[in-house]
Amino acid sequence: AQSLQAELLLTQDDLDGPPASAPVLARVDAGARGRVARVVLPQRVGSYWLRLTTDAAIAPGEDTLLVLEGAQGLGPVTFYPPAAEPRVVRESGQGGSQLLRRGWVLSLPSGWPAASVAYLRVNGMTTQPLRLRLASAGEIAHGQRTHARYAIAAFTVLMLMAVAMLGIYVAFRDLLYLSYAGYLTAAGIHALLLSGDAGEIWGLANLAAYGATGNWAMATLAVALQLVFTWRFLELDRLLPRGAIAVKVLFWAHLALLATLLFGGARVHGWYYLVGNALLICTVPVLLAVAVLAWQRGATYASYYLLGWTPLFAVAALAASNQLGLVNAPWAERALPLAAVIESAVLALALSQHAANRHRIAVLAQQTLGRDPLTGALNREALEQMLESWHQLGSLGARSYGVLQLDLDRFGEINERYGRAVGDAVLQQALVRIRAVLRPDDTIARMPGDGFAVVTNCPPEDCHHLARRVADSFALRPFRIDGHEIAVSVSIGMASSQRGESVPALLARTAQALRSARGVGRNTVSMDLPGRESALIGEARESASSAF
Ligand SMILES: Nc1nc2c(ncn2[C@@H]2O[C@H](COP(=O)(O)OP(=O)(O)OP(=O)(O)O)[C@@H](O)[C@H]2O)c(=O)[nH]1
Repeated sequence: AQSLQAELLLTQDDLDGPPASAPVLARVDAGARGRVARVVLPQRVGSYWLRLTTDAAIAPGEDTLLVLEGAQGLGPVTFYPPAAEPRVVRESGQGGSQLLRRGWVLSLPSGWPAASVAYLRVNGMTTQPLRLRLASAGEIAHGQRTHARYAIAAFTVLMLMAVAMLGIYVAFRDLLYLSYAGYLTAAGIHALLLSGDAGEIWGLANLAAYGATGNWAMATLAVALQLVFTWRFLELDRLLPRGAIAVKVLFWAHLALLATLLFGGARVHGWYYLVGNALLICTVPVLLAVAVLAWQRGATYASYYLLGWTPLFAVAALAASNQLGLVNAPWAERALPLAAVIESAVLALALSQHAANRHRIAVLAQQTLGRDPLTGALNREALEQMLESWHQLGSLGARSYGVLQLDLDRFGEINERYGRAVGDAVLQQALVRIRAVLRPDDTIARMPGDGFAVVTNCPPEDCHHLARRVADSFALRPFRIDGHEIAVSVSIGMASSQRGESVPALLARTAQALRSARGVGRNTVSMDLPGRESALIGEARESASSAF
């Protein structure tokens, strides 16, 4: 196997061809296949010359390519193969390899004899070390496939999480979830465009055709949405008003930048990259600072935010330092999608918990809001809401529901005679008695004062039997409370639901029936029959209610 030696030459600028002799600034050995030689280029504007030699001849027809990577910002390189015409090699990203989107693939001439010399001329200025290695076309293609699979897997995970967040948004209609779903989508598309594999995904190939415009637009949009998300998620308006202002200013700056790009297109490319990165460099410390401050001030979810973002910031900083040639961590760039997936997973988990808590609070509020504190039964509002939703579903008219309104007779006297606490106990026991007569799926609610209402699914004739059984369960057996034996009777008005009838109309008919029952006397059941006068069922048992 060949081993490649590269020497960086110190030359004058503006040489037309390879220098005949020049001092060697640096010498690296790519060694055996798969080993990478790093050449750190001196920081100056002009051209660099590299002298390349192999230690073993490349046989005719042998599949060996020289790969140059890492020199972002350099233009095309000129390759001077031994004993052949020089040729200009463009960056492989332009219609070539995706893996090497910042590199060049030079096919070495067949029959390059050992120790014969090739030259490379690299123009421009770069802060990054140039990486050289020998590889076969098969190895390069394999690397590309692995890279594409990795990038598409990361993209798929981000999109699935975005869909989940969108689902939570639809349930709660909170900008918090929508901004995160948007961020995940924009960040996922940006990462895929950056990896050069967007063409693999249906619908994204068009965006990839916009080149840098599409890519930068997605990056700027992702940062803007992340700012909205941070502002809501860390409760900045409440906990950190000044931080909230800073985040909002940065959001509008990103939006303005995005608008410039969308209207300016390629005309603004010259400065967009610089301004975009400068804005990003301002944004990252602000986000970190507000997260730490919000965490100190007790923002519920700030720890998740820090947990998710810290590894991503660390890997991003490493990747940037690698690009600047400050550290040798080529893996940092490859680890970026993984760190982004971890960040998204941590925050998606936090948001799911946020949504679940919110749901629990809403259910709890509903439960306590809709209940009468004394008896624990539904209150009047909850009952009306329930009937209203049945009405809207059409089930109130489709099936026959009986609504009973009950009023304890002379309850005021019980309060006066035994005290309000005993009155309360009577109300609690009254509920138990009513419930004992009903079926499990009948609904019972406490009405204001000393009243109850029952909704039961039964035909009218069965309903009045039920009403009578309820009245009898009071009249035939006194209540025993604190050693007192208290006779209590009820008056009941009832009506059956009619097709198309509104809830207030149904309740008004029941109330009217109750009034006629009370008008007749105590311990009476009165039924409202549509189109007829209220019918009285059963006889008044005045004596039962007054026999204390
Ligand atoms: N102990 C107790 N009393 C209550 C409560 N809510 C209302 N009351 C009392 O219930 C009584 C309701 O009286 P009314 O329904 O107007 O009349 P009544 O005394 O039952 O007489 P009739 O219904 O005409 O037979 C009032 O004395 C209220 O003070 C409560 O939560 N606990």
